[in-house]
This record gives sequence, structure tokens and C-alpha cells, in this order.
Amino acid sequence: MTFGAEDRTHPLKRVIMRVPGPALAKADPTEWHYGPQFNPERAQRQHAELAEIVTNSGAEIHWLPSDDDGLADAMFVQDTSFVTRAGAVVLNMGKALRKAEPALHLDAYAALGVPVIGQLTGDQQIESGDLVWIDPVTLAVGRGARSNQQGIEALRDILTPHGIQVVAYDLPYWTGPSACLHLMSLISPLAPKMALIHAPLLPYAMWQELTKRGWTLLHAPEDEFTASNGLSLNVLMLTPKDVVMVDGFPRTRALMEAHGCRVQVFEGDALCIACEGGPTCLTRPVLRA
Ligand SMILES: NC(=O)NCCC[C@H](N)C(=O)O
Repeated sequence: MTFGAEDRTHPLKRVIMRVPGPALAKADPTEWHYGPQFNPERAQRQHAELAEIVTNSGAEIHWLPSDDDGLADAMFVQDTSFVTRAGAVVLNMGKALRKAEPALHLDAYAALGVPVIGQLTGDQQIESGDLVWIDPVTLAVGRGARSNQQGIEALRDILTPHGIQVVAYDLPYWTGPSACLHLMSLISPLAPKMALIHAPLLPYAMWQELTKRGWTLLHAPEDEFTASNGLSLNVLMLTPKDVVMVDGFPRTRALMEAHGCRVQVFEGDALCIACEGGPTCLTRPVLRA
């Protein structure tokens, strides 16, 4: 099977997803840091809406089993691994409640025939929501509550032999360690050199690097970012300038449309706003080609 999702010039062809299922239905919202809109039944329907958009785009979904395993956040498949042309890297979660998720991804890659070129363990922590491909051989990592220096060094050891450079940027404190702030909470690539950003929290050096490389950086409306708990900015690129976002943020949508994007929306209050993860977090690209 072909694999590798680091090159954003290509459309999404294969992706891993997991339905919310019984694990989310039984989750205690206080324990999981889910917000007042938390509603597992609505979340299940909203997830199906997103899956339909992904399928209609032509991408094939590989479903992780959604067992009664207590792993409510495992639907946020983006965070637990990532896939390069050399193979998959399986990560080690920063959030304690998510520690058992990597086993699900190891099983998926075995089933898909994707080799695993490295796995983080022990005190090495990286969540893939903290990873952004600047180009196919340059991977940015946000060092913060979920991803640490030991994890960054482990990623360098795994990726350097494959010609991939890892560049680390520090994330801000924002509202503290219990909230979910990933690097991808602050930037969503819409095309190889275009992204939607929340500039006030984006690492300055990253903004500077992208600007130097000639990226077009669209500043997402701040009131919609705040009202959505950051989810207005969480936009999945299906193909360059063909994107998916949570419904209800018309000025963020209009900004992307004004820059040539086709924007599809789905209802995500119970799934995304409540559980702190949007369409990028709910999908783990395996192949762009
Ligand atoms: N990449 C992402 O931003 N993922 C969202 C994960 C949300 C989940 N409730 C978490 O706290 O890990």
C-alpha cells in the first residue's frame, strides 16, 4: 500500500477515523475537560456528517474499532501518530487519559501494511496536533503542554535518517495545562503555502519563517476564535483550497472564500466545540497523492 501525507500539493486519499461510540457516550465531561455543549448522541451524528464529507471528497476511510474501551478522546486520531513517505511514527500522548491510544494506531498500521519507523516511549511526549509540515522535508513542532523536549529529540532521531528536519517552536501558556492548546490550534494549512492563523498566540519565529518563505497567512477573526474556543480556526484541507470547517463562523469562512477556497461545513457544537477538537483532529491522513 502507498502512504505518506506530508506533501500538501496532493489531495487527501486515505485517512484513519474513529466514531465517538460508547467510549464518548460514557465519558464524564468534567474528567475529560469537555464543555457545556457536550452531548454524545449529537456528537455521533455530527461525526457522521464529517465522515460523509470526507468520503464524498474521494478519500478512503480506515475505521479504528470504536470499542467500549474508555478512550473518549481516541476519536481525535490526528494526535496519536503521523505518516511520512518512509512510514508511520506512533507517538506517546501528553494527556494522561490518552496514554492507551497508541496501541490502536499500531494495530491500524499493521492492518494497512504501513511500516512503523519509530515509536515514542517513556518520558518522550509528542501529540501530532503539535506538528505542522512546513514543506515535505521540514516538520514544525510546538513545545508545550502536550509535547516536550524529550519527544522532540526522539522525533529528530527517527526522522533525520529519512531526510526530514524537525524545527521546534515554543507554545504559550494560554489558559494553562488542562486546556487543549496544540500548535494546530493556532494554524491550519489551506494549501502548500497558505494558512489560516491566530497570530496573537502563534510562535513569532514560526510566523517569521513562514513569511520569509512567502506563505499567505490569513488572520482569522479573533471574536470567532474566542467564541468557538479556538475551533473556528481548525480547518481540514482535503485538496489545496478545498477545505472543511465547523459551521457557525461566517467571517472566518468568508475570509477563506475571498482567498479562493471552497469551504464545506458541518455542525460541530457537541463534537468539536465541546470536546476541544475540530476536523483536523478527527482525521489522521495516511496518504496524500
Ligand atoms: N489536535 C487537536 O487539537 N486535537 C484535539 C484533542 C482534544 C482532546 N479532548 C484532548 O484534550 O486531547
